[in-house]
Amino acid sequence: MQNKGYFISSEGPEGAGKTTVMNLLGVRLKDEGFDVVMTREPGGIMISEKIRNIILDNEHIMMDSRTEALLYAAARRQHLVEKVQPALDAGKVVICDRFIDSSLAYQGYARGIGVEEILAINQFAIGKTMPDKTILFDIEPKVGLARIEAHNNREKNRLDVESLDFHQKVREGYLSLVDRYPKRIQVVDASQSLQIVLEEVYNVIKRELEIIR
Ligand SMILES: Nc1ncnc2c1ncn2[C@@H]1O[C@H](COP(=O)(O)OP(=O)(O)OP(=O)(O)O)[C@@H](O)[C@H]1O
Ligand SMILES: Cc1cn([C@H]2C[C@H](O)[C@@H](COP(=O)(O)O)O2)c(=O)[nH]c1=O
Repeated sequence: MQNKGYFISSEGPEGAGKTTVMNLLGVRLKDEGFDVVMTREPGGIMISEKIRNIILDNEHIMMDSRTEALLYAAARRQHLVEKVQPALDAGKVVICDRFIDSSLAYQGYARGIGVEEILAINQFAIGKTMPDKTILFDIEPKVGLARIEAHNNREKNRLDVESLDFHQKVREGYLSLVDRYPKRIQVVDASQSLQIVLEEVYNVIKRELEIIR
């Protein structure tokens, strides 16, 4: 089914600035009169937040990679039917912190399960609903992880504490997705100042929203 709203996802390695920038973008779009729904994955609604806790809990070191991939897909399915799709059907702008590309980059590429296999289980989970535009916050994993160390008070989760080699594969995985989805994925150099990154993201999204409005 064709969306009436507009679906934006943000993607990238840990500490790239996705949450900070997209929150600022959301505020700006709301000020301009857009009806915006901010959400995140895994999570965004009660069932998916519970699944998030299971996936990211540091105690669950024995979790099998395919179990992990299925849990992300299950959380995505419930979030989509309960929150994202109804908002799109109502004509809203949905800004989602991470979506399917996270699974393709982390589970498909970095965990080594394979992008095609992860795509297949996610197609089962989400049907035809894909983001209209995805902003890929590209950054050296070392820089992103250092930002988290320096600024965030949040506890490091089970994925944060993976090796630097894993996080480098995540970045490579993301960059390989740009070739697969060149129209949808827009890469932004997230190592720049917050102000510049925000302006670049705003300009991309504003241009898209003007086209559909
Ligand atoms: N362009 C920037 N330059 C320097 N610091 C930044 C920039 N953008 C965000 N930060 C800081 O980096 C930290 C991580 O940012 P943020 O939580 O937005 O990243 P994220 O991509 O959402 O991370 P994660 O995926 O791990 O949740 C925050 O303390 C934030 O203030
Ligand atoms: C949606 C999704 C997420 N992940 C990973 C990426 C991060 O390490 C965590 C989510 O936490 P954050 O606060 O957004 O950084 O989960 C993943 O591996 N696969 C996915 O599909």
